[in-house]
Amino acid sequence: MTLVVNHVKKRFGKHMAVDGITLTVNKGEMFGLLGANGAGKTTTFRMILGLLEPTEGVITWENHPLSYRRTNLIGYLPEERGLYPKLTVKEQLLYLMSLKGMSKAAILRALREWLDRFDIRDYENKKIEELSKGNQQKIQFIASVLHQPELLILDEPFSGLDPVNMEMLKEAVLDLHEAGTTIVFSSHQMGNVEELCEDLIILKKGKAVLQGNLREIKRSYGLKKVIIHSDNDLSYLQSVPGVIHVEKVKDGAIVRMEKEEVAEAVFDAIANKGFVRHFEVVEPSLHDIFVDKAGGEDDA
Ligand SMILES: Nc1ncnc2c1ncn2[C@@H]1O[C@H](COP(=O)(O)OP(=O)(O)OP(=O)(O)O)[C@@H](O)[C@H]1O
Repeated sequence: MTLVVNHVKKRFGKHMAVDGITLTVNKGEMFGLLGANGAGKTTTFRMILGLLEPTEGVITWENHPLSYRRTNLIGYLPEERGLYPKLTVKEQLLYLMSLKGMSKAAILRALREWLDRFDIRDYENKKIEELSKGNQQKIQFIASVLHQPELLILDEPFSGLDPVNMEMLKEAVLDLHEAGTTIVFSSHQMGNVEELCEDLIILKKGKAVLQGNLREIKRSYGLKKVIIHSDNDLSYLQSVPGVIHVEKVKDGAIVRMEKEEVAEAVFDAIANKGFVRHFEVVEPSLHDIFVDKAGGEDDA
């Protein structure tokens, strides 16, 4: 069972929101769809779900198009949260899950398990509007997974959560992954993406600027960094050939280089210029890669 997005475009008037992306997500995979604000992530999700028709290209799940008729296979946590404020948690979930074909008894059993897991058992009969934003988000998450979908689409699932709730949700996502759910998610928090996803795509203005296996991307990415801890002013390292940028930080500097070999020249340059407590060549973080590939003032 594979999700295939094949040369897909979406045009709104003159604006090409998604401009020819191709990706494959295999069964059981955890896939990250990344990009700056307005890059086309939500539009892509809506096309995958069959809520929007692609202008060009084809999207399939197990070789069939996804549509509302097959919606019980899909769980969706939308970016614009869509719960009815006046309904209680129980009423809301009974309504949404009955649309997916679940019996009342099965819904209540699964709902209580999830509420227990998220430490909000007492909220079953509270109105959505009475819940804090974070707890509303937990309910929205439950609404996307209660029916045990094969394909789970999570649009910014971690936004607005405190660290404890974020960990709770992350663990739930990891458990669903272990149970074999295919998960596609977007996040602006690169740390979460690094922890969770295996493959990813970075969109910029609707186009893929980077895609593939996260570990391979990090290993092969040209951008390397040296972290130096020293009390000396290290700004002179900017003049070493191959150095892109020297960022002054609390304990010293972070030097970004074109390639790993430049580290030797950086090391030579600081030798005999005073005491250095720490010198370490590190792989770029996903944050560094994202800023390098998806950054730029015209992305907003
Ligand atoms: N229904 C619509 N009509 C017209 N333009 C739209 C519509 N939906 C999205 N767009 C435009 O398409 C582009 C992509 O939007 P989209 O919501 O997919 O971005 P995103 O990557 O999800 O952004 P964010 O991180 O801010 O949620 C934006 O320029 C947006 O203004």
